[in-house]
Amino acid sequence: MSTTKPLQFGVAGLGVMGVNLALNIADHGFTVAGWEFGAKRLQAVQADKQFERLKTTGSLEEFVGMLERPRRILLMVTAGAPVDQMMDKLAPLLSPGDVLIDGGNSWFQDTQRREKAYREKGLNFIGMGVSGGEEGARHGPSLMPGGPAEAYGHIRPVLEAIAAKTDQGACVTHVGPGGAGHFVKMVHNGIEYADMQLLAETYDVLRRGLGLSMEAVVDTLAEWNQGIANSFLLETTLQVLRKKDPETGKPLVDLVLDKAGQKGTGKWTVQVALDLGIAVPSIASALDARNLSALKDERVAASSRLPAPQASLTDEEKQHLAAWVHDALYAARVITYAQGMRLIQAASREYQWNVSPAELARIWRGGCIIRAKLLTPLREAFTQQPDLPNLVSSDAFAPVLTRMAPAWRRVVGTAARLGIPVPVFSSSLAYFDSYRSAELPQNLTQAQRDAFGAHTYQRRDRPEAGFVHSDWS
Ligand SMILES: NC(=O)C1=CN([C@@H]2O[C@H](COP(=O)(O)OP(=O)(O)OC[C@H]3O[C@@H](n4cnc5c(N)ncnc54)[C@H](OP(=O)(O)O)[C@@H]3O)[C@@H](O)[C@H]2O)C=CC1
Ligand SMILES: O=C(CO)[C@H](O)[C@H](O)COP(=O)(O)O
Repeated sequence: MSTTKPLQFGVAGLGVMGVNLALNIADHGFTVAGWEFGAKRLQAVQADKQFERLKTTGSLEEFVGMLERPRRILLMVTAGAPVDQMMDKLAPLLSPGDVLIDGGNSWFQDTQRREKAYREKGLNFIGMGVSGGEEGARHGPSLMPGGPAEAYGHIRPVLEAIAAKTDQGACVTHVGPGGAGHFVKMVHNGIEYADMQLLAETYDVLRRGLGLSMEAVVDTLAEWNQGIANSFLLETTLQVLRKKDPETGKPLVDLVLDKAGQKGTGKWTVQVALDLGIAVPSIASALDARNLSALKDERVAASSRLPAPQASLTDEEKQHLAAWVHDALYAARVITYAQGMRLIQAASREYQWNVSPAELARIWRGGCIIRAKLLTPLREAFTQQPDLPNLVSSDAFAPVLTRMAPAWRRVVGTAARLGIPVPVFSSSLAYFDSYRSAELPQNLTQAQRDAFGAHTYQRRDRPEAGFVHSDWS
């Protein structure tokens, strides 16, 4: 590679994601400059033959100077303060029209602020969600860029080249202006939390509830993965469950401490949903499941004081529980996507982003962590009706949810009887039942509010009277 000819693309931050995206970009015929902050990491990259196609440096001035104009730079550093620090260091080195892309999991309101600050300097800033983990970054991620449309035009050929491909095209689209891309990635992660928790509940009910061996659980899930429940996370679950610990020969998952960590995108999803008044109980329950899992010592202490119920499976349950769990998994997964899409639609209205849910279903179909077979009917539903209020009552999903609901109810009921927590199966079912109920007991809630706080209420029999107050004493 010539060192004098300007390079076509820069990647700043050569951690797990950055270095793999840089290689992916180079694989597609673009010349790539890499910058890395940490001396140890930079040395490791420079010493490794697989990275010799990248022109790497620890000097930001040299890095920026290597790039053709308008410069295209992907920032792939830890979200939060490091992004601001890097933007401050880069701004004086950049020229009007250059495009900086933040590919980390940044908070969307930070992205809005950063985009405005760069715009005022004549610079372009794109906030881009990246999904697919290390493997996706290397061989084809799903990309969710948001920001100025013109700036997207400059980076589009590179993003389309490196993104995963399906029969519906490259898994990248201009999601919308401002923080739209990072908002969508955040909700993607919220859905990811819920789907991961559903798979954990599936595993628990099959293994602890039904008493299946690990081999039988694997066989059952492998069969499901051939059908409508197929998803990347189910494949990953199978990969995890099949792994044996080389030291003990036991399933490695059994040796993993039952405390799940988190980096914040699931929490943000729930926080922003509360702000926008959108119910996302499946995502919130998954977040709470991780929070409760962290209380390991308390749970161990409580387990001896609070015994599990003395219950065993009926013959009918023994015979059918696995099939019921399959339906519950599919139905509850539909509910989590329905909640996520509704949240994105609400934010899109609030911030005037004009996000297309059908396009999101298309770009999530390949490369990303939440890719799943159900995204195909989901895309069709939103193509037919872009402003569909809720997938739950769509032509694509209402019949299947209705058909699966009896099995789903049996799973929740059986798990409750056995004392096995299934927070996402059950909160998704409650969401489904609330949404499909013409009548809810919130007449009582509203009457209570009026009784103690004179908050008024509307009469069903006299809607024209508007809000009225009664003396409830
Ligand atoms: N891992 C994954 O599966 C995914 C991660 N993401 C997001 O991508 C981003 C990067 O993640 P990942 O590659 O996994 O993380 P890594 O921890 O592997 O890499 C982080 C990079 O950021 C650099 N960095 C940290 N602080 C600073 C700073 N103050 N100034 C300059 N550089 C800094 C690190 O440099 P140093 O060498 O000094 O450590 C390193 O190069 C995060 O926002 C993450 O949430 C998005 C999708 C998937
Ligand atoms: O963005 C990602 C996948 O899409 C990252 O892997 C993220 O770290 C996952 O979230 P958490 O660490 O909170 O489980």
